[in-house]
Amino acid sequence: MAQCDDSQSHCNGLAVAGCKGECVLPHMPWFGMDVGGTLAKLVYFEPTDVTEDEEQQEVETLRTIRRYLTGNVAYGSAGIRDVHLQMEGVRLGGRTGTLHFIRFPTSSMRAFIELTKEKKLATLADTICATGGGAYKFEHDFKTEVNLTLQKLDELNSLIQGIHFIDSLYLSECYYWSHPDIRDSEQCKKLPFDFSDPYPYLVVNIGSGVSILAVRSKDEYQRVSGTSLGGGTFLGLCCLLTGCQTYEEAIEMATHGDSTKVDKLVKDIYGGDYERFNLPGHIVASSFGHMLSPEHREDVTKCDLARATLVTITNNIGSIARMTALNQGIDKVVFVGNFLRVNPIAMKLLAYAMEYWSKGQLKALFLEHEGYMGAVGCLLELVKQKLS
Ligand SMILES: Nc1ncnc2c1ncn2[C@@H]1O[C@H](COP(=O)(O)OP(=O)(O)O)[C@@H](O)[C@H]1O
Ligand SMILES: CC(C)(COP(=O)(O)O)[C@@H](O)C(=O)NCCC(=O)O
Repeated sequence: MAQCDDSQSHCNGLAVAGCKGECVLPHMPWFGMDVGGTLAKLVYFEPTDVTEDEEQQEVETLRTIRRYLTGNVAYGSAGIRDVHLQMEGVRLGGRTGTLHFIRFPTSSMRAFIELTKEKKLATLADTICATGGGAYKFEHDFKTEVNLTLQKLDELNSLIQGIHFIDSLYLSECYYWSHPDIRDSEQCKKLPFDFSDPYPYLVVNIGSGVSILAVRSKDEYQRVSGTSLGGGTFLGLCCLLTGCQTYEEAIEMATHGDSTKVDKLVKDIYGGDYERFNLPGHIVASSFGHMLSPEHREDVTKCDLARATLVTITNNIGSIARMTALNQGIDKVVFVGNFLRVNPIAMKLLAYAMEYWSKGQLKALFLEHEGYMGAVGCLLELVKQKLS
């Protein structure tokens, strides 16, 4: 690969687009960052095709950052690298490398800014690409604290670009749940879905809140709906009702709970099915409907309340997604966002709701890298811009 000896270009000795030497590639390190309402997501591309010459010329700061990110699975008290999502042998901007997926709470953004200061990131780049609301909210802090300019990219555009890129890389990225009836877990299986002919499809991004997009081609999409009752609502209500402290704890409690002790079902009202309108007895007639009675309140556990909160929020999202799909004449619904992280209960509920209420017309689809699509889209844009 071409080497650059242009000392003014800050290209770290790697070939960099736009500098005066023979450069053809953008600055390292390559990051995409999505700073959401709850979690900040960072996707880092580690080149693995580094030649000996390059390695020798790699500046100390870049080496330190690379080793720090790839040599740890936890950063500070709250940052986590999702090692199970790591993707090897990825071709990006003419290079081959590994994609690393890192997340930390947005509430720790100050600590992250401190870290970029400590690791001297600003000596390697003067701009980083960022998406999500935090790209706006923390723009000033990055500028004043570490003299880094955030190039703000639209989160929904990044999301769509990220979905298409990741799906094109990995054969089993997209999957669905077959026989998703939660009452019969034996039958329910996670199976790969061929998403190579995706259009049109609906994306339901379940983050802190929920955004719903209709995607009709690579560049043609609209935000068609949304709801403020999202992942943040689930976690917020769970903390209030159960005293849990973390998302993982909330999910663990929900796994062991029974929502039918909290929710009033059709059979609790009808004594069985409501046959005339085809409402089976087992479906929820009134979320939290049992909680108006003191006897029922005495009978419920915190786990039951966590489960009912999960079921309530999920079913509401499922219902809005279904109506939106119908409205838009779309039959594939892709659910993404970190609300689905370690959350098979919600995924199966969504799959069941889509299938059952549409009489098999709608298909609920999921992606392995569910919460990282925006950050991936952001990384792509960085590389695209630098190469153009
Ligand atoms: N470790 C975690 N901490 C907090 N929330 C989490 C965690 N893992 C999953 N979640 C869920 O994911 C949601 C945030 O999803 P995400 O797609 O990252 O949205 P945002 O971009 O708004 O931060 C939370 O509201 C919560 O329901
Ligand atoms: C404002 C948001 C796009 C922010 O994205 P998030 O951080 O929740 O992923 C999203 O929370 C949202 O679309 N909320 C729902 C607003 C509504 O349609 O009622």
